[in-house]
Amino acid sequence: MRISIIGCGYLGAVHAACMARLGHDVVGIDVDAAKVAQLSDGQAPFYEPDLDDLLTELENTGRLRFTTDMAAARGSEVHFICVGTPQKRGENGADLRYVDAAVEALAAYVSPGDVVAGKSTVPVGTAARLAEVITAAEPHATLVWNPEFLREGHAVADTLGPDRFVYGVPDGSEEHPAVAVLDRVYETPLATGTPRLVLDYATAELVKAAANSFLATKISFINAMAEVCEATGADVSRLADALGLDDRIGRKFLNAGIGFGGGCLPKDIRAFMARAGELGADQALSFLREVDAINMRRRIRVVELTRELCGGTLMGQRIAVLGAAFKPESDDVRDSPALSAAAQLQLQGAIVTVTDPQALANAAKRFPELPLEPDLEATLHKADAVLLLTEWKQYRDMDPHTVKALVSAPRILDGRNVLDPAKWRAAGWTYKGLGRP
Ligand SMILES: NC(=O)c1ccc[n+]([C@@H]2O[C@H](COP(=O)([O-])OP(=O)(O)OC[C@H]3O[C@@H](n4cnc5c(N)ncnc54)[C@H](O)[C@@H]3O)[C@@H](O)[C@H]2O)c1
Ligand SMILES: O=c1ccn([C@@H]2O[C@H](COP(=O)(O)OP(=O)(O)O[C@H]3O[C@H](CO)[C@@H](O)[C@H](O)[C@H]3O)[C@@H](O)[C@H]2O)c(=O)[nH]1
Repeated sequence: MRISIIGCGYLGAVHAACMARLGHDVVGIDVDAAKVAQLSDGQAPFYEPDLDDLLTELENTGRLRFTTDMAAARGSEVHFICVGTPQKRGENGADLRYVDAAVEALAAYVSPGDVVAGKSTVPVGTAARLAEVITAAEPHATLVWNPEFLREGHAVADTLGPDRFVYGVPDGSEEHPAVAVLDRVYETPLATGTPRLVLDYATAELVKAAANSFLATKISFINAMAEVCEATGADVSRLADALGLDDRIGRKFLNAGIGFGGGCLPKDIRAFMARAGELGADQALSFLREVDAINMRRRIRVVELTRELCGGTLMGQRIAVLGAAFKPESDDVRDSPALSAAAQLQLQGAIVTVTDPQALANAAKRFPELPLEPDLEATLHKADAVLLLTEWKQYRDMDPHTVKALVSAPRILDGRNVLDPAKWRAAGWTYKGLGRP
């Protein structure tokens, strides 16, 4: 099938490559000429495991190209909207200007029978509004909402083999002709038995908002337990292990630490609260305010614990921060807990050095005043305290004896609770976790 992808960022570039991998003829369209040039050269414009290999594999197939010209969408049967929906500046709500602009621009090139499939995360009610724009331009085209659930760091595998497909169609009916069109797009993963749910627009949009809210709530729940553990001397990691053995609860997404960040969970729960307010249902989501507050408190806690670790003051203390990305296996620093803690430590007088295997270029753009160091050993050199804030494998695998020889004082704050406290203490370290004795 001929497919266009509008917006080639973390979601769209992966979706474009994966659709070509499934055998479709794909054009990716983005307003960012630099990104289009890189993708056209077969290079991923960001770090995502397996994406570079996939782009290389597809380079000579002729099934994947990129352009800044929206007219290239003409002739595609399906058009995926993958542009950003960031948080509005100074407000909780989502900024829909990119989605609106993309749909407006695309509408001129839509033909009878085409399907425009929204993948961006949008407030409930957006699809119904955008459907009017599409049908005004082409009455025989259909807008569907097909939310995306991929995780960064696993984006290729998640796109090729998702847990489920959600199709939001105008009448919510399996018989809607757009359902068969999307089924052809996803024929290969559907053939493996991937569940596919056909829903109305509002329910489909809400699945995405509810899923991210649930994930955020699960993380803040265990981080709230970490606060109680800190007050009682209990161990939140062992608590999570025990809780997770109950099938109804499950161990996944129960890792306490510095909290959630990234380009999705924080802004999505805020946009959901804002939308509920507009709909007069704000009380229903007031718990998300608490979820957000618990999450932000974790970053402050890291600063407090570092001060304690350094004997009561941060002034002039050399702090090695391991991790800048919001999670491992990504170069994404949007709302990164590691970087916000590092910036706060610097503001309070510490001499901070941040390292990360992939995210330093993005970190430099967001926090130009933070000293960044690509080399792990150089970062650790003469440190008064080490903070593990993003759990990259190379940091989890560090040998406490080797690291001890590099630092000035053997003090470590394990912001993701991934190290073995007994092993580090046995090597002579003062170890602190979050919610762990
Ligand atoms: N990143 C993820 O893991 C992920 C997962 C699921 C859903 N989402 C949702 O997908 C959407 C995109 O997220 P992202 O992380 O890829 O953002 P991103 O900022 O990485 O990418 C957005 C891209 O859209 C482009 N763009 C903006 N306006 C455009 C226009 N008018 N025409 C063409 N291109 C345009 C930008 O240049 C950019 O390359 C958001 O709604 C996000 O919430 C993201
Ligand atoms: O037990 C956990 C699990 C995650 N995190 C943190 O939570 C954040 C988000 O992690 P994750 O959800 O794995 O990454 P994302 O790539 O942001 O993916 C989320 O956001 C995407 C965009 O909406 C959705 O598509 C995904 O389903 C959803 O998991 C990161 O900062 C993690 O460090 C924790 O602190 N504890």
